[in-house]
Amino acid sequence: MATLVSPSLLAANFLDLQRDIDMINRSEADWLHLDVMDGVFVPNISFGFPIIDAVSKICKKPLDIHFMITKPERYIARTARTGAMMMNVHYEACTHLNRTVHEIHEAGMKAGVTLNPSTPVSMLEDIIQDVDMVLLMSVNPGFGGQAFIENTINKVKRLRRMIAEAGSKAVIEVDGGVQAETAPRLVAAGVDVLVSGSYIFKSSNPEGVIKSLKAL
Ligand SMILES: O=C(CO)[C@@H](O)[C@H](O)COP(=O)(O)O
Ligand SMILES: [Fe+2]
Repeated sequence: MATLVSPSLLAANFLDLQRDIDMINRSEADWLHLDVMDGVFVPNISFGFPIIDAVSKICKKPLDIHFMITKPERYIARTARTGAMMMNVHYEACTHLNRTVHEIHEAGMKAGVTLNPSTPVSMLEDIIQDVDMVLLMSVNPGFGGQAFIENTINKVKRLRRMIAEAGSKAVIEVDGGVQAETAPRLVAAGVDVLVSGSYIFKSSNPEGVIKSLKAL
């Protein structure tokens, strides 16, 4: 499978989202990654449904929403109404993950399960058959522009083995500190989808950066 790229809107210019989404639409990006933070699950607050609804009206790429909130199951129906393709919930934020994954599917979306850097991939052994994607955080969630946590490479390799052994169709996405030096190593380790915020949006040639990530 060719590498997919999901630019993270958190690093965009919030005073000119139209311009940045036009760029995403023109680019080779596969998805658009949206980070929702509640100030409880993570020590930061980002944006919520008013922004997602507005973005969904102009963005031609499927929306990949990353919920960094407690009890994300409260917002499954609301998320489906945005037209999102993928709803990612944190393993650490869900008490009944199996039920939540099935409710996401019943609402017509793909289900992604996200792991914090310190959560072992083995915690997903009994849900891996049911999920469409595992999102490995390669930074502690809450902020863009942080340094990549090196242990993620080992986690990707372990997860790749687990997915193969289970015969699961889950794809692997990595999020945090993805840039020129870390992206090729992640792809070599078995990552399918690269999320990248600062590296893309702070560049003078964001479309070119997306193209270079796609080429990996
Ligand atoms: O979920 C998060 C942060 O919590 C990410 O999606 C960031 O937005 C990635 O930003 P960079 O590390 O690529 O700057
Ligand atoms: Fe994210």
